Amino acid sequence: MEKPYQQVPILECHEPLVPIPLEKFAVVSPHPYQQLGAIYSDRSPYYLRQSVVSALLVAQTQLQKQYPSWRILIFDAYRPVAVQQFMVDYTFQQVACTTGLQVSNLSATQRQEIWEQVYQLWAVPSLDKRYPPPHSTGAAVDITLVNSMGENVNMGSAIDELSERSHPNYYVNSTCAEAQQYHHHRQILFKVMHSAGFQRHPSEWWHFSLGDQMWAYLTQANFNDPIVARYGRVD
Ligand SMILES: C[C@@H](N)C(=O)N[C@H](C)C(=O)O
Ligand SMILES: [Zn+2]
Repeated sequence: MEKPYQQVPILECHEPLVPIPLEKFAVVSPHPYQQLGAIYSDRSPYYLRQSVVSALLVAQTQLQKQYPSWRILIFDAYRPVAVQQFMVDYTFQQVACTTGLQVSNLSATQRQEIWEQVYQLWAVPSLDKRYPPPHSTGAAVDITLVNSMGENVNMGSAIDELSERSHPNYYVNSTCAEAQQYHHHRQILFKVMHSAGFQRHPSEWWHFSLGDQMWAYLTQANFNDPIVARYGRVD
């Protein structure tokens, strides 16, 4: 089913995909999806559109004004549609497995229920140019933070966790000091990314984008002004 942000028109600007200067950031290595067997062929997950790389550097500079030796940790960036397909299929299997069900024995209703869960987290791997998966545009990035010791800053849930805890405001009303810290950490990440022009996925604390349909939709929602996306699918 089409999501509201997918109705945003795309006016492709043809800005190139460029490598992320990984030496300036922290990086999850090996790459999590390559480790699961995703094939990138002649592509690399460590690419983004040129202005998105620039904005990510601005966000890290902002972060380091407050926390001088913290860095942004890159989990994932550019994702070909074939990899998006691989990940939704992988997640389908995982969900079936954790529910104790065998994929070959699933009823149509069970399949549909599992797909609904998968698509709560993942975008549909559509090849229709009007509905590109966000990461296939080179404008979306999944990130977290590392502290001065190089340790992951605790956000209270793992990236790609299929649960309520992935919601950015999951811990907002918590009275427990530890949970309040998680929310505080998510806010540090959000504020530096937002100050650099990114929008955050409404259901995922780690997913940010700039210039794609979701970004345009969320920006428009804030300013009540029709905005188009400037980045469509990269072929
Ligand atoms: C699941 C997560 N890594 C992600 O990227 N989600 C968005 C919505 C996507 O699939 O584009
Ligand atoms: Zn993402």
